[in-house]
Amino acid sequence: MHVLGRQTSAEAGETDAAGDRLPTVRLGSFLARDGSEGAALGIDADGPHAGVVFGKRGTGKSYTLGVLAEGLADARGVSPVVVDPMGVFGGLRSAGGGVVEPQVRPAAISPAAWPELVGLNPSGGPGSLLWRTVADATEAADATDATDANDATGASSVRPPADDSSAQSSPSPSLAEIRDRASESDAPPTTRRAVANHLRLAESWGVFDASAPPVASFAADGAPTVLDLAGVPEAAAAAVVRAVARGLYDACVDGRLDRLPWLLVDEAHAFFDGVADPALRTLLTRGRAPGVSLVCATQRPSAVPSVAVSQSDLLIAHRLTAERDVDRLAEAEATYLAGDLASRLPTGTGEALVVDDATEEAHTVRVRERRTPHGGGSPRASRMVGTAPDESVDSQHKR
Ligand SMILES: Nc1ncnc2c1ncn2[C@@H]1O[C@H](COP(=O)(O)OP(=O)(O)OP(=O)(O)O)[C@@H](O)[C@H]1O
Repeated sequence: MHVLGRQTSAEAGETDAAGDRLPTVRLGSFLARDGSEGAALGIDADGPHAGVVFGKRGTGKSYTLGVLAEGLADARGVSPVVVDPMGVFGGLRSAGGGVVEPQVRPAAISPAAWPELVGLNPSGGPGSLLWRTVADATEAADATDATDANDATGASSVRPPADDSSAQSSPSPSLAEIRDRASESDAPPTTRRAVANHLRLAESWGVFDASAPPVASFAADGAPTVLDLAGVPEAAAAAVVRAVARGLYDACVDGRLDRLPWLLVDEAHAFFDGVADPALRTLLTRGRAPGVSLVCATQRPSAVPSVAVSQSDLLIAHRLTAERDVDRLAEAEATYLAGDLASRLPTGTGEALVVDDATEEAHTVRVRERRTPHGGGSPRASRMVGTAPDESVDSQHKR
């Protein structure tokens, strides 16, 4: 099998020192110009990667992301975590996966990001009160935890104030505690009320819980974890993605994971425009060193930053037509190939052009069929129950 992302001939031998097959995800087959299928094609899962999956609506992006998640679930030493904004990955349950309505600790979002998260200007009165209050409440929760630990051990320790990088598994204040603290501040009553109202809004999203399990638990075993964000407000979903991306990164940096996590983000354009953006950029630019992979799927390549393309060593492009989206491919072109990638984009559903940074080659492929059910796809009147001519209500009336 040809393996994308695997560079050396020793690696291409596909076994490690112990003679075991290197972890590989089966993607599909080469597709010849006459439409015939050729040799099998896989993606390397032995090392960490950054990738993008592009394609206009209905061309198979989510399906391809599901193929990756299935393959990763089968591969040794890795753990897929899927961000599912449309609720289409529930079928991964049959690959042993768990679908969770994700909850994260308030302290998993840094104090500086809280004003933007709830729609407050960080330099305005309410924004800066919220920023300060989250910082103080997080520090107090940390200090309480340290005192409890010291009481138990007799040792003394001083912890730095929590930010995104230290807060994934440390104690967190609840939103109610942050709200109470803000109401007790000496800020003007209108400022305090504004903060309380915005925190109530954040509470209503249902994604914050001071005792939520650490993010690392999503990648504790090889079964896919699907973070079901269908129906979750945009800002809340962005908070979850930020906390999860950062949490997986920190867990890898600290050596707390037994597997290399792969974060697969569907509808990724939605997350590069809000509080999740810095965490996703961290994974793109620095994620591979500690071992985190990120794959972003989007129907709007022009709405993801160019760093998503320039940092990716794997590009899978289904059909694209909008000029600005096709232009994103040109950025990859400069790096990989003389020749016009856009003119090589296949047109069939499930067909894609893949560009492999490791070998600097582009191939046309047919993505394999999924073995677990796919929840996406465009609704078709002709596929609705009861609309076959002999079953439809109309035809029964006419009988
Ligand atoms: N590799 C494939 N093999 C077989 N069928 C496929 C393949 N890829 C896609 N399909 C079919 O195409 C439909 C649309 O695919 P998918 O839901 O992934 O589209 P999408 O590009 O993610 O669209 P949207 O932007 O609307 O989410 C799927 O429901 C499936 O029936």
